[in-house]
Amino acid sequence: RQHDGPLIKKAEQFITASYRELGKSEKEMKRRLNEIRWEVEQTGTYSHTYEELSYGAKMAWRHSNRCIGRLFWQSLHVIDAREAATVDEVFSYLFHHIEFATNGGKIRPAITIFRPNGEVRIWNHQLIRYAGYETEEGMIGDPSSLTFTRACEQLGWKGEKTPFDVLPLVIQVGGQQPVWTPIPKELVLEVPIEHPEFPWFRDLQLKWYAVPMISDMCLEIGGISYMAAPFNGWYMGTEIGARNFADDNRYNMLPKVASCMGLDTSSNASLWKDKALVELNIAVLYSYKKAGISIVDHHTAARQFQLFEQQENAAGRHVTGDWTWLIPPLSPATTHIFHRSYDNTTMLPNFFDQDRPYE
Ligand code: HEM
Ligand SMILES: N=C(Nc1cccc(CNC[C@@H]2CCCN2)c1)c1cccs1
Repeated sequence: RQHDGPLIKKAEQFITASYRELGKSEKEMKRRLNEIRWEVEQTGTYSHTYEELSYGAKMAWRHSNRCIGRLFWQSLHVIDAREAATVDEVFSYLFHHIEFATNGGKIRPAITIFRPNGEVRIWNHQLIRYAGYETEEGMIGDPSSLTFTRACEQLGWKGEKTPFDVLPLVIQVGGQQPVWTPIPKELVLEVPIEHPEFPWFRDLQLKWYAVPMISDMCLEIGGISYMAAPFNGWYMGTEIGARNFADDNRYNMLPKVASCMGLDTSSNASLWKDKALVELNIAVLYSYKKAGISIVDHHTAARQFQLFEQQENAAGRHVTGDWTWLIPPLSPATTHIFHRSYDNTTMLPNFFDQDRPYE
């Protein structure tokens, strides 16, 4: 498929950059370029070698301007799932990804890459996420899952209406009708949230899933669009403690935490929201560590990102970033990121938002 700019130009750009970084000879690069030109002439597209696919995925992570976790870009595990042609084979690769990435809590950053150009689509935003429901008694679960939960119910899925119903996997193969399947419970590792000093914290009955696995972005490498390429890392604590549990249009826990702490929630100036926020984030980091599940605090993550900046400069590469996403939502000015600016230019290969197949 040709889109925004001839395919061959994007292929040449990618092969030239990646083969140089991989230390391949000019001879080998030219031979490969001719091979691709021929394939594009004959078929209108071309296929990546596993090495091109693997290194392209790592470059895409390195170019993800909104990602604070890029120091480890070279250690990404790349799983080639382009042979998967049926619904069962795709589900099997997705269950394998969940198992491989979770690794009993010692999370391994990984990406599973299915065949390109929309032959496989994944409807989920993340492979594991909680359902959201609008009921007469109000919201149950994760409000950000409202529309996808409705789509799942239309396909025949029924949730138990708890605040933490794990949604089913929903995929489309070969442009066929969407198919869903529940995720086997033994594959879903979750963390009960408790606090090192406040025993009442567990009575809030909060939990969260161990592994964030983004499954709705498009990976573009050398002009080829891999629209189903789920990838995971580990969480930064603030994602859960300062957004998923704290946002008033998510689980909206700050008022409850503050009242359990006995804070004066009648005046902003008591900074009750800030005190509750810090304790919520302490609880998240404490609980993941206690459960032996990989997680990083925002101070350590910022330091690692600074090492990434230094490493890239040492390699003679220009660092790009999106300041508005790179600063953590808790205590941003305590990190170096807040105090400098970033060039938000889009480099290729990269990950892109794409239209939802439902909605
Ligand atoms: C290894 C641990 C990792 C950590 C701690 C981490 C951390 C983060 C955080 C905190 C965000 C912002 C998310 C938000 O505010 O909603 C983010 C964004 C992002 N990360 Fe990472 N990341 C990691 C690994 C990865 C990996 C393995 C990939 C891909 C191969 C990746 C690609 C991205 C992309 C594409 C975004 C932007 C998402 C968007 O635009 O919606 N990250 N990362
Ligand atoms: N730690 C992670 N967090 C992350 C990364 C990319 C995207 C997201 C989800 N971002 C969307 C949410 C919902 C609105 C604002 N944030 C989370 C990772 C997920 C997958 C690899 S790392």
